[in-house]
This record gives sequence, C-alpha cells and structure tokens, in this order.
Amino acid sequence: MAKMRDFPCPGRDTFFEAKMRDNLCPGRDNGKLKIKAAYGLSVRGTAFYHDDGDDQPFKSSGRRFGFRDTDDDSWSERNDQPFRSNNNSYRRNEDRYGDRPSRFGGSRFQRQDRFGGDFRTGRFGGDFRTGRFGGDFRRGRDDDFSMDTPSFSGEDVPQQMDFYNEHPNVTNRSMEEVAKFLKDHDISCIGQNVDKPVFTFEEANFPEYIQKTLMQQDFEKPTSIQSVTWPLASSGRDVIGIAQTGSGKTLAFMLPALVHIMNQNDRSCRDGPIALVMTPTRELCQQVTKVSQAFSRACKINSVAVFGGAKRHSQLADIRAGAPILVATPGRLNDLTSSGELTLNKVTYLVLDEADRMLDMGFEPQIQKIVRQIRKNRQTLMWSATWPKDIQRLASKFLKDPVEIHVGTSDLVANPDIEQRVKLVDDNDKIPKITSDCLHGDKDQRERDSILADFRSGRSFILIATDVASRGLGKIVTLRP
Ligand SMILES: Nc1ncnc2c1ncn2[C@@H]1O[C@H](COP(=O)(O)OP(=O)(O)OP(=O)(O)O)[C@@H](O)[C@H]1O
Repeated sequence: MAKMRDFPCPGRDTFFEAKMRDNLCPGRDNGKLKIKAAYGLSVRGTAFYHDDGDDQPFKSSGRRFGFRDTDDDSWSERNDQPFRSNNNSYRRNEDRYGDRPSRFGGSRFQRQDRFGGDFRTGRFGGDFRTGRFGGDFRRGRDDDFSMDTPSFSGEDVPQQMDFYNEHPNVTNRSMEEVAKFLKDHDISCIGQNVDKPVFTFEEANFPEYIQKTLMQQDFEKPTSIQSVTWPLASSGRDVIGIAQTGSGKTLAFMLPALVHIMNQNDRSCRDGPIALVMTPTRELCQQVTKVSQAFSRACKINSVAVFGGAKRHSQLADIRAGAPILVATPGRLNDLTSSGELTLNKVTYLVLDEADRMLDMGFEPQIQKIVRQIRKNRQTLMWSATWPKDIQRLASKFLKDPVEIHVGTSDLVANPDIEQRVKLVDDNDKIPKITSDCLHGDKDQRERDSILADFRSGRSFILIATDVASRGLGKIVTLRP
C-alpha cells in the first residue's frame, strides 16, 4: 500500500511559479507575466500584473532567492544584485519620502532620472508607479476604506527610516554563504535589494543600549526571522513576514522599532505613539509588551498595551504619561481614536501582528479605518502565520515595495511530512482508468461531499481542486495498489 499525500501542492522548486499563477496573480490576463524558474532550489521571476479589475498593480516585481543564484539574462546588471552588500557610508542621504537610497548613491526615485526610466519596468514598457497607470506611485497605500475618517496627509514631512549600519562581517560575506544560510534555515525572500541576513547578535549592529540587553538574555543567536528581518527593518524597508508563532517575531520587529524611535527628535508622545503594533487579542497584546519590556526599559521608552476589557481611563493615563510604543487591539484602539482621545499623527512605524488572525476575527474594517489615520510615508511590517489571498490583498494596500520573507513551511510550500513519489512510465504501462475528479466552489455541497468521499476512500485517484479543498481533507489518503 502506498501512501499518497493528502492534497496536491506545489513542490518547493516550483514555489514561485505556483505562487504567481495561483495566488498572487488574479488578473494576470490583464498584465504581463514573466517568470523564469530554474529547477533545483532557486527560482527567480518578475511579474507585472494588475489587481482584479483595477489598474493598480498588485505588486511590481518579485524574485525569489535564497538558495542558489542562477543566471538570468533578462536582468540588468544593477538589478542582478539580490542582496545589498554595502555599508552605510554612502546610503545616508535620505530622500524626503524616507525611502532607502540606492547602492549607487541616490534614492530609488533618483535612479529613475539617472537611467532615464524605471529599470524595473522599462523593459516591460512602462512605469507602474506613475504615468502609465495614471496615478501616484503611492496609490498602492491609499487606504480609502472608511469614508468617515479623513486620510492623514503627512506625506510632506521628511522621514528618515534608514538606521542600518551593516557590520563588516556581513558586508564581506559571500553570496554562497548567504544562500547556504537561507537554505539551511528554510528561509526564502522575495524582493529587490534585500539586505543580507545577520548570523549573530553582534552582526545586527544594534546600538549599545540594545546590544547590551540582548547579551543579557539567555539567547544563543538570532532566530531565523530575526536574522533576516533586522537588517531590512533597520534600514526602513516594509516587510511581510510569514512565520509560525513562537519564531521570535516580536523582537524581530520591536528592536528596529526601538532604534527608529530613538532616532526621532521628539519622543515625548503624550498624545500618540511613534510605533504602533496592532495585535488580534488581549493576550498577544500583553505578550508583545512583555517580550519587549527589557529592551524598551533599556532605552527608557515607555510602551503601553491597550485592549478591550481593561480600564479605559488607566490606559489613557498611561498614554498621556508619554508612550512612544503602543501595542493595541483594533477594537479599543478604534474606540480611543474615534473619541479623539488618541491621535495617530506621529506613527511612522506600523506593525500588524498576526494579520491573518485579525482578519479571521473580523477586524478588517477597524484595521482599515486605523491605517487610514496614519501617514503614508511610514514603515509598515506585517506578520502572519499563513499567506492567504486576503492577507496578500491587505499587504498590497498597506505596504510599499515590501520584502516578503517566508520562514519554514507555509501553505505554498510542500509539506515535508508528505512522501511524494513520481514514477515515469511508457504509454503502454499506464494504469488504465485512473479516475479523477475536480472540486471547486461551483459544485453544490452534496457534490463536494461525494467527491471528497470518493477521494478519501480511494475510488478516485486524483483530485484537482481550487482552495475550497484547502481545509478538511484529512491527513492521509490510502491509495489502492
Ligand atoms: N533569539 C532568540 N533566541 C531564543 N529565544 C528567543 C529569541 N528571540 C526571542 N526569543 C524568545 O522566544 C519566545 C517567543 O518569542 P515571540 O513571542 O517573539 O514569538 P512570536 O513569533 O511572536 O510568537 P507569537 O506569535 O506567539 O507571538 C519569547 O519568550 C522570546 O523571549
């Protein structure tokens, strides 16, 4: 008896293709899709496509790297560098949007002028961020959800977001070493100009006040998500992190948040925070505050947890005492901002923790209303244990040019516990009458149940399904010999 996996899912080597085809590319017929996938563990791709029924590009471009760097002649020389490998000496001249300067000494936006076009889109005939689609490049962050909440217009305020100083060890590390590290830790990244991960706490190059506290913890080395996130978040990038709970996400976003805050001139924050962390539950709200407590204390930065069910006036009193960090559940936070007791004008570092859970709990309207009150030239980090379409949609709305980090298995990566076998046969050796079925939302419930029953019992061998089958298929299907 052979065991068959419970549900067909893409193998690791075709991850990017499958992702583009099935998940990130709902309107691909409207856009241009170009993917170059290499077998083995490395896949690169570029995709330009539009969101469903909208001119707004869902995502400008993406490359998956993290295992083996393959050649792809469709990339320009500048674009062919997946990781930044520079130190900070010529990256300090920030542009007014708080964007990261390029490795050529200017900002990404300056780069457009220097090279007479956007290198990422020129090849495909247009600039997704500007003229071609008739809008502002920041349209993707236009959180136009709640008509009763005026959008905050803080775009003109210059923001510095890049506080990263790459450690010489990191600068000198070869791409092969980086690729091996990512492979060994089951990490993959999609994005442009991604900073190299750090392998040790020392390499994170945090300021003394944080470094000292890190060394006092009983930690051996950064967790996988911390290794990759710290350089990115410290240099002002938007980050999407897909990682399981308990992977050390809190410090992954909180330590760069502290550096961000410490670099602000005005840290009094009596009417509202600089860093806002939204969490789905009271428990998580308290846990985040607790995990980061030692570090915020070392920086003499107050952090306040705000959640429903607790006394509102004492939370307000804590805020009024000055709290650069606010960790909050969407309901109570909305309550406080709607009543005018709290403003989010100062927020420049926004974290959405366990975003998938927040959506599951029906918090999307509140989240949208809150994000609408925050300036658009902020830094945003979004965390989720899963990567469903709703989360991708939210990410495309709230984040700008993010780096997407996947640690460990996600729903798009083949489950290592499932044994997969491929047998190549001649036409003559094919098993006659392999029955197959398909399952999708247009089938009524009775049909779906019967199709699933046939598949479970082995009456049908192959099930081709949309994500309606993503839950409840059970673990193992026994295949008749
Ligand atoms: N580098 C590290 N090495 C060892 N332990 C760590 C490290 N970083 C954080 N931790 C500890 O791991 C525990 C879990 O971390 P954390 O709460 O950040 O996980 P998480 O991914 O946010 O999980 P959740 O989704 O449940 O909040 C905490 O007690 C934290 O102190």
